[in-house]
Amino acid sequence: MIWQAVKDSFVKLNPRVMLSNPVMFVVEIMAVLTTFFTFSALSGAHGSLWFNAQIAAWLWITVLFANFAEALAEGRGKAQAASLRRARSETRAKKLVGERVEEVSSTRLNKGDVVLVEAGEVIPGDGEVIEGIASVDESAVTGESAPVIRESGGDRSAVTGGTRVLSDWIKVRVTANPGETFLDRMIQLVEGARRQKTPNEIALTILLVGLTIIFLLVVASLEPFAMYSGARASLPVLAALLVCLIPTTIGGLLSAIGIAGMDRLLRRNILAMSGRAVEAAGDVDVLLLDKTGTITLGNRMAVEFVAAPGVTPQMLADAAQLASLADETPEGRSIVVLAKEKYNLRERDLAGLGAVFVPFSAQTRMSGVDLKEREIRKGASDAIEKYLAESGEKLPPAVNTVVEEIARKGGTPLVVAENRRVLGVIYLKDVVKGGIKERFAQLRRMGIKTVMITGDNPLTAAAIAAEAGVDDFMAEATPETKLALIRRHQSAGHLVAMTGDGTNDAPALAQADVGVAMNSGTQAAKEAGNMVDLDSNPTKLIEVVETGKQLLMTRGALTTFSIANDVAKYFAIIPALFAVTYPQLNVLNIMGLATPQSAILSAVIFNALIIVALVPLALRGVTYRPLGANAILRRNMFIYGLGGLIVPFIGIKAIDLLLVLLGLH
Ligand SMILES: Nc1ncnc2c1ncn2[C@@H]1O[C@H](COP(=O)(O)OP(=O)(O)OP(=O)(O)O)[C@@H](O)[C@H]1O
Ligand SMILES: [K+]
Ligand SMILES: [Mg+2]
Repeated sequence: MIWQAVKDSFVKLNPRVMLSNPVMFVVEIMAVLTTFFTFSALSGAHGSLWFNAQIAAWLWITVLFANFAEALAEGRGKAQAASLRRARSETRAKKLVGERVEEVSSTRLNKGDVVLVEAGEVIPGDGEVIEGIASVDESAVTGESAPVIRESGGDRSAVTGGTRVLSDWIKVRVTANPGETFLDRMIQLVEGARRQKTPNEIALTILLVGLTIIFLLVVASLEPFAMYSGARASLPVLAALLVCLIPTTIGGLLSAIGIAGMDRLLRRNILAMSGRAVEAAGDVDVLLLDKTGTITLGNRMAVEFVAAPGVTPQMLADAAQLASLADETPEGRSIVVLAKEKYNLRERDLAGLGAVFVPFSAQTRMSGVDLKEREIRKGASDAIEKYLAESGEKLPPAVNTVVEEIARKGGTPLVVAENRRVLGVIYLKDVVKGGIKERFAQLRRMGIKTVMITGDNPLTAAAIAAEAGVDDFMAEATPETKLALIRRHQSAGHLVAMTGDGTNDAPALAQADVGVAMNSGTQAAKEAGNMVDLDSNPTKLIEVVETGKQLLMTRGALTTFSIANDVAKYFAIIPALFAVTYPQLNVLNIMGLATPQSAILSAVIFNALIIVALVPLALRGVTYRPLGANAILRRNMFIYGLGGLIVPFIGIKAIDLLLVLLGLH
């Protein structure tokens, strides 16, 4: 990998590539000019060939070191891309054309095609499960060997091309054209092929360009001044002076820091679609999570039928099953199964009954079926209440009590009504994910407020919120209210992160500053967010925030170091330049460097070496501690500001001594 990075450092010398890094581009120009000067007839007049050649060499090395830092940061992603490419290899697909199955190559599948994937087969493309349920091995993408369940209807319907079905079968509607799949995008991302500068990086680059222009003017104005005093400096000396004064340390490491940040996330199995999101994560102070599938395990299963007074449990189960036969959500399927298990109710042929199915939607929070003489609805109690109110009906008090009892236990009550008469309640049970409370406590210590948003009723929400330990919750939410909540927080000046998995979370994921979609979620959610958590673990946001903070801190620390550093180099070079003409300036020569030439050479060498010396820090990031922002700032100013001032004095002196010892000056 290091060897590859060395080779890439030379490839990156291409001026068109260098142009994206203005500070290093200036260094490259100086290297070219110095080289030209050294080997042209001009050089005879000024200075020695040996000295000029050394300056030229070290300027080139400075550029190469900066390129090396970037290439090394990219290298880790490239290795990962290679293994992802293997998962993307071509497979056979069973395309469904009407009733027929047609064998085609996976590369010829387009958006909208439907394929059948059976046990043992590789899923030929990204898509949404439209029928069936299967366990899937996603280790090719996630590196995680435990199989996951993928099923139609619910929030676990997205499948990724290149993963393998282990048991059962699924029908998948393809959602990505060849070349635009999740794996393709992942490969581009880890390779950094589509990396764009973030707003923060652009702002910093502008600052660095500003400093570069100022020093360019300073150095240019030295020339007439030096001419007047008779101590005329040669081009290589001026080039050396300029390169030492402009912020080359941060200029050389800036892009490596950004790439390394995204890479650190990737190694934690989080795919960041943009560097901007990683930066925003560093400042997030509100986290919104949806409940089902994010805070809870997400398979809300029917466990009990509680009939209303004067209704038998069989009647309730019968109506509930009828209303769920065509309901492809996991909740709907579990109701059909429970009715079969408890009351031996067999599935009936809906088409034969002339039934019209009313599918579940996040807006109505209700679903059902219309038969010739029966209109059955099931849904959230407030939704059914509204539905009943249309014909002047109300929820019976006894049913209300049951609803509250189930909700207090953290369950989801679904009220069933037939022909506007309430038959009873279905108890849907879900389980809060293990260890989640401690993780939320950790988020609180980091200064992040957690808010759970759910379509469920307030009592259920309160029970789950208490069990999971979130700071706040919002119940009976629709996609619109989720979105509005985020906007409200944002306009109050907060930076909002959102994790979710459902299609109804998609608008909110898109609006959030950091939108983390669960890999297990729907295709819509994954496309809306700017990060995907391959492990589908909502508390991973802790790692996302840590990485974001670490990225911002590392950049700040190295910028401080770089600028402090340049100040110190000033003291090494200026006295050396003018010491002969103005002996008074010798008071500035506190380093006591051997000769003016060795002083200049030492400063240039130090300037180049400090870049490689800081590569490990740039790639690893400074150590993150959960301290307040001010404390961190003070600490970093102290360490990197003071360090940046002191280190060059020691470093340049040491190099000067070494040069004298080796007789190189
Ligand atoms: N298949 C269904 N048929 C009828 N009603 C349903 C069905 N599934 C869920 N509901 C009701 O709709 C409400 C909202 O469900 P939904 O899955 O949209 O919640 P959500 O907004 O995603 O929130 P969360 O995922 O956090 O629970 C549920 O609380 C439940 O009362
Ligand atoms: K510099
Ligand atoms: Mg949901």
